[in-house]
Amino acid sequence: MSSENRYYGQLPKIGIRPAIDGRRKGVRESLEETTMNMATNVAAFLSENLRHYNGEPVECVIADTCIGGVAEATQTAEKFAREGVGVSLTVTPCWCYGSETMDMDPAIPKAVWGFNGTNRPGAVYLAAVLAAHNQKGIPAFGIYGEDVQDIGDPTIPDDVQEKILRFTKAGLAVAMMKGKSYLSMGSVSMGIAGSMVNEDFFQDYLGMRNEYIDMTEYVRRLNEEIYDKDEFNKALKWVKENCKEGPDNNGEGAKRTREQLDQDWEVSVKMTLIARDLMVGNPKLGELGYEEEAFGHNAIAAGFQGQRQWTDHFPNGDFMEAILNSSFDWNGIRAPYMVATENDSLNGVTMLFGHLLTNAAQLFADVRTYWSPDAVKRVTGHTLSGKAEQGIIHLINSGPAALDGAGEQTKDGKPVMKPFWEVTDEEVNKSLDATLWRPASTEYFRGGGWSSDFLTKGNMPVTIARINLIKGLGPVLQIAEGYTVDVPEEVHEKLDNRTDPTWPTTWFVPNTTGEGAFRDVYTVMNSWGANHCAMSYGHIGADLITLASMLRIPVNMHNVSDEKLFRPSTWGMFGTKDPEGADYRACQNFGPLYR
Ligand SMILES: C[C@H](O)[C@@H](O)[C@@H](O)C(=O)CO
Ligand SMILES: [Mn+2]
Repeated sequence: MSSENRYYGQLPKIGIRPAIDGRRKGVRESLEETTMNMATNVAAFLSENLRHYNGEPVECVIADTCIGGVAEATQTAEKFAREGVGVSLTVTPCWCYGSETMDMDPAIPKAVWGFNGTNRPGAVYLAAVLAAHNQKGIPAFGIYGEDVQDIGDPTIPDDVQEKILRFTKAGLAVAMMKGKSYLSMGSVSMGIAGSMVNEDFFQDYLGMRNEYIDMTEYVRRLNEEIYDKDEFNKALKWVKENCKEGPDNNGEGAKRTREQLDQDWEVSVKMTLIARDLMVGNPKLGELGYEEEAFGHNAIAAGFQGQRQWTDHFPNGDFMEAILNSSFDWNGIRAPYMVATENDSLNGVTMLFGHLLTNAAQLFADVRTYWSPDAVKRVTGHTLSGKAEQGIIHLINSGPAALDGAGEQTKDGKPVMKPFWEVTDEEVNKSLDATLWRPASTEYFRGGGWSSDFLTKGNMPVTIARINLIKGLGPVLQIAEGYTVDVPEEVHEKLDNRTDPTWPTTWFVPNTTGEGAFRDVYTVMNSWGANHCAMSYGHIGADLITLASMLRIPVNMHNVSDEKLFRPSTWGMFGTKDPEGADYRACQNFGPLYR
């Protein structure tokens, strides 16, 4: 792991609440050990299976005693507050007193695992406490294993494990965002609505702050050399040795001179240091006499406007965005930073969701073109087949696609995008080898720059997602699980050359269902709510849905099967036949988490 200076404050912990039947002289005593064991088992399971974005194992805090009534509930709440608990999980094998033992903090995501046993029945408590949560308007997730277990059985059944992990991962994402910043570097890019940063959304739905800098801050830091010069020299050397230049696609007369190109490299590298320092600070700046700058903006995500006021004059942000979003740089392998291009804050937040749920790098892309089988045939003579047979979607954008997106990391021989601590040096080298850095198209980017160009390997299970803001309704989330696909090289070349071939391409095919927005590939494209999407490795639609429900963001389209939907129990009270409609009603009823 590399040395880095990122510190967002204390990492949120998971609080485990063993609830118990408070009756002494027999009942409570007979259950104490079993109940506390349930808590310690769950804590061990979570710490073994969950890690934070920086690779640290997730810490659990267990209540000092079992919770038999309101006094112990309060002591536990106090302990959790002291310890920085951000997610609450109540576990119990027995009947307990619903409203007397429940966790009442409305801002902390919460779940109850009611052991499916018969002796001292857990499920009646689960039902009773969920009824109290529903009646009091403090949504909680209910976890009830499908198969009866014997009292004292320490195993956590698979179905329970899946739900506990889905809940805690999403809950930790909620807790991790809270109090952090989105740093807007510049303002609105080319009229893109996502870069009109909406403070109410960040504050009310995510519990986040908005920080802003004008892009002139980059000019100041460039001109006054407000960055770590040793690191700059190291970075530039690394770039010279590892970043392969690709062909210049600009016409004669539009090409930048070699001198300009070299200068563009230097500015691009400095911009990368500057953006990172702006986001998370850098103690080195303090040593240079810039104590204020050394702090940074506590930004867990950021966006760079770039186009056009910056890029019409200075090198574009492609290198900066691509490297920050990747799981490595000249300092080694490290957690990616979430940086949205065009300051599309809504895509930045979607990337943040994906990152906090998977700990892996994310791809930011334009959802640029739907290529129907007929159109591909007409243009290339090729008949699309296999997963691509219904057509393909061209995800492509300048810069911000993480180099992890080349698909050069593997697991069991298959391309994947992994959390940084699983990434190897060899995989870093392969990703760098698979990426060409191409002189930016000067038609678009008058100030030059270097664009990353790679082609994502096929057959990766991926999920694309996007938050959109709807006036009168608020945010909505759209999700499409699918696969990256390979197309024959000459077909890719032909299609890529019709747009900007200096940018990274991912050919994406959503899983279609024949219904609604997922009728076919074309309809998915046609239903996309904006020009961008964020792509995560893996089929994480169910995790995103759970997270969205915690934040009260309704999901307007997804292709996750019904049995994987996991939302607070009260969602079912808004209707069970049509979970999508119920989601809208529940989100509207409860309103944003922090308002
Ligand atoms: C160069 C162009 O302006 C692109 O940056 C543009 O097509 C977009 O990416 C729009 O999101
Ligand atoms: Mn774009």
